[in-house]
Amino acid sequence: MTNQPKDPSATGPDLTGTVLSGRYRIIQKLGAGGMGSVYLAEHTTIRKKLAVKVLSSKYTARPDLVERFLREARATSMISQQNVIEISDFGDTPDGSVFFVMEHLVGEDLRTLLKRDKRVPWPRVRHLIVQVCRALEAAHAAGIVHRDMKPDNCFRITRGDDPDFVKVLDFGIAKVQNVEDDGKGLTKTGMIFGTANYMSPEQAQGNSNDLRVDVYAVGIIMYELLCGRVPFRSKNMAQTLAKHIFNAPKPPRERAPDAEIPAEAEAIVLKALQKDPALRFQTMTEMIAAIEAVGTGAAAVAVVDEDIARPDTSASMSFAGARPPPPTTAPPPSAAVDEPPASLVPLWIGLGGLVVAAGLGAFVAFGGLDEGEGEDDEQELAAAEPSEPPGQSAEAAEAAGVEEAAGVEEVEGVGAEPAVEAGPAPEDEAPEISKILFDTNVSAQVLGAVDRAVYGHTNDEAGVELPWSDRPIALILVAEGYAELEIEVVPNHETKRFAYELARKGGGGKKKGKKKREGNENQLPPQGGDSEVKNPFLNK
Ligand SMILES: Nc1ncnc2c1ncn2[C@@H]1O[C@H](COP(=O)(O)OP(=O)(O)OP(=O)(O)O)[C@@H](O)[C@H]1O
Repeated sequence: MTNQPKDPSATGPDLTGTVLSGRYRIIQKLGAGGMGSVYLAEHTTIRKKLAVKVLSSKYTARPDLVERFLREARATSMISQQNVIEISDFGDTPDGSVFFVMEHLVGEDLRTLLKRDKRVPWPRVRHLIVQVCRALEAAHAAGIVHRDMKPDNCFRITRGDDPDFVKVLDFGIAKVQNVEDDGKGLTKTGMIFGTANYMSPEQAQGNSNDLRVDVYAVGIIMYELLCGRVPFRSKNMAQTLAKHIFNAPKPPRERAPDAEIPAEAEAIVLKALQKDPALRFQTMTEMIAAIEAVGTGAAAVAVVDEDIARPDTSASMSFAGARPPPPTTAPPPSAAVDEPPASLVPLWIGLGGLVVAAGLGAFVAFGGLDEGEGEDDEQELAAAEPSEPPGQSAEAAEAAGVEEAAGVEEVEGVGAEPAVEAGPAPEDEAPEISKILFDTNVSAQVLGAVDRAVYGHTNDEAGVELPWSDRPIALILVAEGYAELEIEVVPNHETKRFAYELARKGGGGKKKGKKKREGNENQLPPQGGDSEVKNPFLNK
């Protein structure tokens, strides 16, 4: 995403023209995320342009969400480093919401760069990634683990002669050591947070984690920049997470043989992606040193060929037979996190009853079914575009008597959803799967709005499985030649059927489902089916 004004009709009243705290004049909306909107503002006295992030008014009645929103500001402002977005102030809006003020960035995030350039040559990757590492080095020194590093959270701006100056942002689910456990219910053991494509094996299992999750995520970002795609992607989040746990990444130079990736750079990526955190770089300082040493004649960093326990997929799946996770025995470096806090972006994973509650066994059931490097297909897609579902794993899972998993990251309701307990939650407390049947005028992929993970296809008789929820989940319907359609569904019935009409491209670009609340021009008449037919936007 570039930070050009977009989505002017996003959630919440438009504050354009308002003066916040008597000094921040709101000029225009720049965009909207899961928690609220970001505006361009000007300081009325010094006339400096700033960005103001305002919590969506629909969350202001929730003290826990207000707290989480402000935590992003607090955590970020604790880090003083030029590659970290600068937060300068916070306050209340006239309508009772909260906001924080940050430097205004003019540029684009690395997701946008990847979408346009597909992949990035090593010298440029080196320059970008070293800055990302420096930002995280400073965060870690302040006792903060980011935990949600991905290209979307790395902005490139022009500073001086450098068109690739990096700013790291979105510390929304950062862990602030010794500050988080405030007795207000923000900290819960065993929750899983982050974005599946960038999630370390220990995060994926809801285990204790520390700054080395950021090392892993930066390794994935490096891989993606160099190769044009992430090492592990899959039909659904459970499978993706399983691959992080069990599958070895295909080495970058095999993945992109013509990308002229130095062997030493490849070794850095593979070391950052070691399953065992003890085998990764232990600090960002170490990782920076290795990156800077590439091309100097220094030896490549050592990568250990890990003996990754894999499940026996020939037998029927049994959680009891699941092998233990990769060892995470090394003493955690500083900025350790023993208990992940409740997140702005909790990850939901469902399996029949619930994958996460069942623990590792569920991941074994899925990830273990894919042999090799974790390929779903060999098709090289544009960066960040998920592959077509392979079918193989799901079929094998079915054959093994295991229901297919589905995963969803919260978008609209971030933080408002009860996060799934990864460990001790008894199975009878686990949310169930809701099956969504989509009827559309053209077959379309159903993607998660946050990371574009593929959940399935419309017009598929089997439907798309989502974790049961009483709150809306944001999805995007994507079909070639048609404008992407953002929708929200509330998967709180065993089976639900929705009908949409996608508009041909050229007829107004990307549609926002949210706009359809009144006069839903995209929604076809009800199609019938084995459950009630509802406008998902009326479920809010
Ligand atoms: N400091 C900033 N300067 C300029 N534009 C910004 C700044 N921060 C955010 N934006 C713009 O505002 C949009 C919304 O940002 P926000 O952080 O709310 O969303 P997000 O990161 O997409 O979502 P989420 O909060 O769910 O992770 C971004 O896409 C970006 O274009």
